[in-house]
Amino acid sequence: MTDSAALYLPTDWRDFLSLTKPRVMSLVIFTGLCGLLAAPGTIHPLIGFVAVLCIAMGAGGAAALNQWWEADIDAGMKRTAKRPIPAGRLRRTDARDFGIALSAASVGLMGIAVNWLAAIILAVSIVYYAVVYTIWLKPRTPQNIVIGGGAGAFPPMIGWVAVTGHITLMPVLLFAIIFMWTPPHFWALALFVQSDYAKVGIPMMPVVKGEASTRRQIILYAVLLLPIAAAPWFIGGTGAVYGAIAIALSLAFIALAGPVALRRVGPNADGSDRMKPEKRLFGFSVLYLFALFAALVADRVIYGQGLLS
Ligand code: HEM
Ligand SMILES: CC(C)=CCC/C(C)=C/CC/C(C)=C/COP(=O)(O)OP(=O)(O)O
Repeated sequence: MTDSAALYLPTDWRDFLSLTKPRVMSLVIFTGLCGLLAAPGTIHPLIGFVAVLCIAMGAGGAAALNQWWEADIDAGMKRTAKRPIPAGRLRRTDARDFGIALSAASVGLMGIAVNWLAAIILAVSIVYYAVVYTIWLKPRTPQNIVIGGGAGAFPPMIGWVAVTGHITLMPVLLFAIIFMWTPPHFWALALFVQSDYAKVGIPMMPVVKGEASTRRQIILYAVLLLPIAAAPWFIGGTGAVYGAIAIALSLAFIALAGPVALRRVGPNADGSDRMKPEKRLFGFSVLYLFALFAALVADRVIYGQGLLS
């Protein structure tokens, strides 16, 4: 792929926006916002807004760096081939510079306007996603998303620390929830796009260990997620409203993961959608996290702790 200016300019701002993976990052930003709203203590609304903006900028910058690094891989997969770099709408170096600038600005602004612990955790999560996951783990091991998934688990902790200035058990539990949620979220999707990953040589779990093993691991993580999702209530960090919603959502998650785990998918003789249970589980995984973190904030509102000053 050439980097000729004549081929790429003028650049559309929408291509830069799409570099930030806005749809995926909407949930990252939402969990960060909920961490901030659920934390005990108060924060000025403007500072709170800046903190969430920094999480959005950092996540977007890291996503741009991910696409800068993976341009060739993205070009080889149907799902990603139309992204701005592989489609030839954006120079690779521009994506890199945009990613670095956005990431650096997010950390600097967080440190100056909010606090430096939140800025450090934000910096760690950017490096974790853009370097540890994207460059190091993803092309090497089928455990890539189990370990690398940690990157996406930081935002609620960042939101929380933006308010409190220190790490306690609650933000660690919020981290653990997303950490445990990521494998079933991603492997459900990987089961129906695995041919794409196999084509470009990315060792995702279904490609390396096979479908049966991936399905077993999906249910394992889904079951483990239940006590972890309910833990904030067990330790007295939330009220029963959150506890009840967390348990109900987690049971529904297990109920949808069960059929995925038990399936032995064969030829699609009846013409039905072969991967319907997997697609349903993936869709519900997104809803699950939105609802769980919304419940955390609702619980705070009901029991009257925290929230903006
Ligand atoms: C290493 C961990 C993860 C991997 C490999 C992963 C992978 C993916 C992939 C490949 C998609 C398909 C859609 C797309 O590419 O736009 C997707 C969708 C999505 N992911 Fe993840 N994900 C991970 C973690 C997370 C985290 C931590 C969050 C948020 C907290 C998240 C939120 C979402 C959302 C909201 C969608 C749906 C986007 C849409 O509707 O188009 N993911 N994920
Ligand atoms: C604050 C901060 C830095 C947050 C980072 C949040 C984070 C790590 C989210 C991960 C979500 C994501 C886009 C995974 C895609 O995996 P992939 O890149 O392997 O997917 P692809 O195949 O679509 O490129």
